[in-house]
Amino acid sequence: MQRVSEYLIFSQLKRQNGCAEPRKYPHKDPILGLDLFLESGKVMKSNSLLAFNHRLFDTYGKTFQYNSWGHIAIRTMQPENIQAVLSTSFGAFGVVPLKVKPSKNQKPESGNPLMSKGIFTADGVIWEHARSLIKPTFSKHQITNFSSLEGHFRKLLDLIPRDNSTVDLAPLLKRFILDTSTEFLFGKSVECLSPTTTFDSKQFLDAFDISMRGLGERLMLGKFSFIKGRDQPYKDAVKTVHAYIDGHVERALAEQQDHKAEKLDANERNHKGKRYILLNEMVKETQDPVELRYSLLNVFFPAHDATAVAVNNILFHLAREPKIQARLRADIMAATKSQPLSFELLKSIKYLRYIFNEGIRLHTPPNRLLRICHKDTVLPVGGGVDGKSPILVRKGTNIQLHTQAMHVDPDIWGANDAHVFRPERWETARPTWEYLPFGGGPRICPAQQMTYTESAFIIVRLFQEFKEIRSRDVEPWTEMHRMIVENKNGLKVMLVPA
Ligand code: HEM
Repeated sequence: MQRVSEYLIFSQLKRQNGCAEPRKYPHKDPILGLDLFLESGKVMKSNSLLAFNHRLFDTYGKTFQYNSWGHIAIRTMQPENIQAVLSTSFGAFGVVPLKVKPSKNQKPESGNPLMSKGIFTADGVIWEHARSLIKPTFSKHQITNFSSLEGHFRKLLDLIPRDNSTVDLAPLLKRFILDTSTEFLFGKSVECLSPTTTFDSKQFLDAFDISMRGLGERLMLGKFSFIKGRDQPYKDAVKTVHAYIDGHVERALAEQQDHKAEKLDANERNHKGKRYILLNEMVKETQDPVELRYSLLNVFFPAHDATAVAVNNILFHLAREPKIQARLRADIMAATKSQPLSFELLKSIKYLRYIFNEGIRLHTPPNRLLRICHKDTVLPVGGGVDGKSPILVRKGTNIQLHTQAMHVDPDIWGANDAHVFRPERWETARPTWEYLPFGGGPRICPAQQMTYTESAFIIVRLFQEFKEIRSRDVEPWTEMHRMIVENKNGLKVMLVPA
């Protein structure tokens, strides 16, 4: 009976709003939609999932419906629909749930899923609380700690050859970001760029990669993720990541007991003012080590490498575009000639901003955002033969927002150069909901200012130290998917000292 009344309400809503059916993917397997799932897996393995997604949108429309493991799902790359899901109809959509939090007495060794409830994976009050707790982490005071950035940068510099030999900057930049992010999240940097480090950053980052890839696969498989149950490398990787985070949690809990959490080294107080360390704030709220582990992982997951990936992508293009590089370096040298680096100075170098915008437009690290519909909702476009009528999305529908496809849509960015790295476009481009590398609405990335500041800092400092960065790689940018997308071949370059 309830189903009939729900159906009647749904039909009425559809009529009242002039909704039409979205176009549909022509499945060979209409029961579970396995054909599209398997094809996607195949193209992901051959590093061409992004191009495959673009072809799907070209063929079936910029919003289309498909079958995902027996459930209706929708993909869209249209700004109007993405705006509705992220902002105007925010309350009707939630994040796609990951697995349930394990019970308190389960140990890290149990091979639990990588992440449970936290800012990324929760809705409602848990999300609101996590969001307010994390906010001070990204205040201007926090993100402009240039003396700390400079300290880590000098260690990076020591590892860059000055004899015209080739270096892969990608893993070095990841280590740099790991050093800076562990400092502001845990209050203690892993110092993996340091010559005396005992921390095996390669082993840890590999484990993080495997666990993130495994998490992505499980998200794709949905309730059928149990078929990955025997995946030992994933379990081992999750164990490594959990053990690392748990070490910090144990330390912070012990410090809190000793009433040490509030105390900073006098030297730090003088030079940096009081720092907001996320873990110390979290420990004030709960002493449950499992809850602390998952809350921290939810922030550590984007913090540990997203900025490095963005900078790698930018430098990949700069190393192949000598004219763009020369103009940028000239602007940087002019701006920094008589002034020390500051937040305002980094913001004032316009061409640097254009280059940053263009890098994350062309290679958006999270290429799509995932949501689930909690209440029958009308989206503005995507219905009918021309795709211009509204569509009605049913409660329970999964929806994928393909921001990367939108960022290279020729109808928005120009038929000739939507796929080309051309920073000059930002002299006139003023996109709103057509450009969402950091998402939008209440869940917009809280770290965008910090990401820009750190990226700009690295690029400026590199061009102060080196007069040229030349590519030493003939391969094109080739996608590799984890939870974010990066270049499979790293960043092989030669740097010419200034
Ligand atoms: C180039 C770098 C980055 C990009 C492109 C990026 C992009 C995004 C996007 C698109 C979202 C929205 C996700 C959604 O709506 O489902 C997001 C959320 C988030 N980002 Fe970032 N991010 C970056 C760097 C970072 C860094 C460095 C941190 C932490 C230090 C961070 C922390 C977060 C957090 C905690 C959220 C969840 C916000 C919420 O759900 O309320 N991000 N990010």
